[in-house]
Amino acid sequence: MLCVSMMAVWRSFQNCLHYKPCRCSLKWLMGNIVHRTWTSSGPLTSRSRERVTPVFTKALAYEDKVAIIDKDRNHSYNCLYHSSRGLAAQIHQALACHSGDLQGKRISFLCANDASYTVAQWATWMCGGTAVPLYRKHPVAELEYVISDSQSSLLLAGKPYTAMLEPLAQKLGLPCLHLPHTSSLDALHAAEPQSQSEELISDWAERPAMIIYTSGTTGRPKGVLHTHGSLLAMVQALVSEWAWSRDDVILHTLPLHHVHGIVNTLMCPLWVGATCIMLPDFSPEKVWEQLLSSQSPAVTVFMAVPTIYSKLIQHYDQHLTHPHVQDFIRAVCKERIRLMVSGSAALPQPVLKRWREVTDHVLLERYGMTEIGMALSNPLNGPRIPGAVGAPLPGVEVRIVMTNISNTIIAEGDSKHTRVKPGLEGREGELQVRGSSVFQEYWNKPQETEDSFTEDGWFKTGDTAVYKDGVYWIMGRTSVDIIKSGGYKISALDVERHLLAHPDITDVAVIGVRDSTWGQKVVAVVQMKNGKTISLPELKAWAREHMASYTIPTGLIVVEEMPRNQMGKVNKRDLLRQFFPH
Ligand SMILES: Nc1ncnc2c1ncn2[C@@H]1O[C@H](COP(=O)(O)OP(=O)(O)OP(=O)(O)O)[C@@H](O)[C@H]1O
Repeated sequence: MLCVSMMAVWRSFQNCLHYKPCRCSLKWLMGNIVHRTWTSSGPLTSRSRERVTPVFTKALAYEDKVAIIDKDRNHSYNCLYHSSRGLAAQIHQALACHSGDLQGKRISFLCANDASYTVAQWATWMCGGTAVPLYRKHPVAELEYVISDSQSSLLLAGKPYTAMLEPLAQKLGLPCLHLPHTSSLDALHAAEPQSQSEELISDWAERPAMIIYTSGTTGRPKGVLHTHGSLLAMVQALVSEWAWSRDDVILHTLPLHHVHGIVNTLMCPLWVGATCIMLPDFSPEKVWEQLLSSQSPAVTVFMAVPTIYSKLIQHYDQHLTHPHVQDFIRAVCKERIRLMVSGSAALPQPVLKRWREVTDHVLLERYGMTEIGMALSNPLNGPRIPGAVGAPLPGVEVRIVMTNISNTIIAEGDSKHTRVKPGLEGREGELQVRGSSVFQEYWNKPQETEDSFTEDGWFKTGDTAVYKDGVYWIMGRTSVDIIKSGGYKISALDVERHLLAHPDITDVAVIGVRDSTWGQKVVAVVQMKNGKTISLPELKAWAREHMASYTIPTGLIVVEEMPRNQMGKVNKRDLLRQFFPH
C-alpha cells in the first residue's frame, strides 16, 4: 500500500515538474509527500474508486436535460458539451496545438454570468488547458495582473467583454477568441471536430485544472492552483454531504471567480445533472422573484454570502410588507426549497434569526477557502448551531494548533471523530487543514507555497478557530481579526456579532488599531440605519449591557456604506489604511 502511495506521489511530483514553470523546494515536497500519502490512504478512498474526470465528461449522460437557464434561454447538457467541443477546436487552432493536449497552458476568460462561462471552462479542459476565470467587475489593471501573473497563452472574451479584452490582448501580444452571445452558443457546434480530442487525456487527477485568484484581503492576490483531482474532491464532498441530486434546481447569483460561485453553485449541480438558473447579476428583486416563481423548474437550493441575505431581508422589509405576501413567502420557501446555505464570511446572528423568521429556514453555515475548498459544514440534517461552522466534510481533516506554544494540538479530527487534548477544549489556535481538496500550489510562488504548509503537510489557513461543544467556531483571520488588547485576545468577529444586535446598526467591521497603552484598541466601523446616529459614549453605554467590558470598542467610526467586495468581505487592511494612515 505504502509503495503504491509513494509511486503515486512520485508520479504527482513528476507531473508538478512537468507543468510548473518553477520547482518547489525539497522541504515543500516532503510536506506534500506526507500530505499526498495520507490522502491516498485516507478519506480519498471514495474518490479513488471513482476515476477522476472533469465535469464535462458527465454531460453526455444527461443528454437533453436542462443544465443552465440564463437570461436568454435554456441550455441542455448536450448543447453545452458540443459548444464546448467546438470552442476547444478553435482554441487548438489558435494555439497551433497539433497534439490535442495543451499540457496545462493557461487560458484566461471573461464571461457574463451565463452559459458561456461553462462553455469557456469546459473547452479549456477539453484541450488539456488550465482555466483562469477573470472577473468582469475588476478594473483593467487587475485583469492584466491576473493574465500576466498566470502566464496565460490565450484569452477568451464573452460577448459583452470583447471591447474590454481586445486592447489587453494586443498589449500583451496574446490571441483572443470571441465567444458568441449566449443565445447563439450553438454556432460553435460548426467547429466541432470528428474525433474526441479530450479522450487523449486519461491522467486527469494530478492535472492542473484551474487557477483562482484570492481576493487579496491578506496581501496581493495569489493564483491558487487546483488540479482536477482537488476540484472533484470538493464537488464530491458537497454532493454527498448536502445530498445534491439531479432533481435539484439552484439559483446562482454569485461572481464566477471564487470557489463559492464556481464549485459550490455551478460545478456541483452540473456534476449531478441538476439545473442551474443563472442571474446576470445580483438583484434582491430578481432573487425574490425567482425564489417565489410558480414557473417550472422551481428553485430547490440557494447559496449566498451573508451580505446577499442582508440585502434580501432589507428588500423584504421595504417592499414585501403585506401580511398575506409574507405568509406566502414563508410557505413557498419552506415547501419548495430544501437547502439554503451561507458562507465565505461570518454569518451575523441577526441575519440568521431574521432569515428564519422570513423563510422558516435555518441557514446552513459552512466554512471554506480558495485554497482548500469547503472544509467545515453544519449538518444537512440535525442541529445547526448558530455562530458555529459544524464539523469537517468527508475527505477533510482539520486540527487546531497553538502555534505559539510549541505547536500543541488542541483538537484534531475528520468527519467522523474529533480528539481534543484534555483541558484544552475551547482554547484558540490556528486552523490547519489537509485532504484531497487542498490546492497544489500558489502559481509561480514556491516560497509562499512552502510557507503555507507545515512540515507534515497541513495547510495553515491563517484563521483562528476554537473547538467547543462538539463543533468548530471561526474566530477570524489571525492577522487582522484577532485583536490583542491589554493582555486579552479579542475576536473581531465576536465583537461584530454583538454589535449587530444593536437595533440601529446595520453593518459593522471591527478593527484593531495600534495603541501605545493597550497594544491595540478595538475600533468599530459602523453603518447605521437610515436617519439614525450614534456617539461613542452611547455605543459604550449600550455595549455594557451586552458585552464583556474588555471587548467594548474604544473607538467609533460611522460610515455611509460599508465597503464590502462582491463576496461580502471587508478589506480590513484598507479600512486601517483609510482611517489610521499612520
Ligand atoms: N463561515 C465563515 N465564517 C467565518 N469566516 C469565514 C467563513 N467562511 C469563510 N470565511 C473567511 O473567508 C476566508 C476565505 O476566503 P477566500 O479564500 O475567498 O479568501 P479571500 O479573503 O478572498 O482572499 P485572501 O486569501 O486574499 O485574503 C477564510 O479564511 C475565512 O477567514
